[in-house]
Amino acid sequence: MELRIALYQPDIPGNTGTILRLAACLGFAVDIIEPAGFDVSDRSLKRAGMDYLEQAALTRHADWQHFDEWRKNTSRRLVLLSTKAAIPYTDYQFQENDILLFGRESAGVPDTVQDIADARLLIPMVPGARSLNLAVSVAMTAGEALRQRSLTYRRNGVM
Ligand SMILES: C[S@@+](CC[C@H](N)C(=O)[O-])C[C@H]1O[C@@H](n2cnc3c(N)ncnc32)[C@H](O)[C@@H]1O
Repeated sequence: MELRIALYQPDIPGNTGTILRLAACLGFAVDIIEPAGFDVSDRSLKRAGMDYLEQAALTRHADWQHFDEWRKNTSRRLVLLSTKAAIPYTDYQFQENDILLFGRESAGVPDTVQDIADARLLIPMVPGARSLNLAVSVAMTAGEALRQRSLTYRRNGVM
């Protein structure tokens, strides 16, 4: 089981390329929930992802229903990162098989998706700030999940 990063209908190829590169380097699997706002052959996706695109463990899901069905069958928690959430992401205990779900750049996720998430987490910002860049919010959350995992491993004498 590995931690997964899921992108809900991403619309900026450069962000997705950056996230795929990050995921390949840090050992996260990535789920893209279609429809995306670009084609996987997009030049900016390739520029941002470079040769890491080939190494990325990427699964594309035809739509939200297919993704959610697959997720339920694997009994994974759905952890949504949202600017509307109240729980700081650093207060949450990530687990090995969590799916970290991020919304699309233009509109986040619909309320139906907000409602079914097992947890909704916020990266606190200064008053008045609207949101972070998608790839930046993925990097911050992935970093915290990895930090917690290495603490757990150390506590259990694994490393
Ligand atoms: C550019 S933001 C989307 C902005 C959109 N208008 C909204 O309010 O959801 C893209 C995604 O990055 C993540 N994100 C950005 N800033 C965040 C924050 N401060 N806390 C939690 N998630 C954040 C969320 O998953 C969000 O859906």
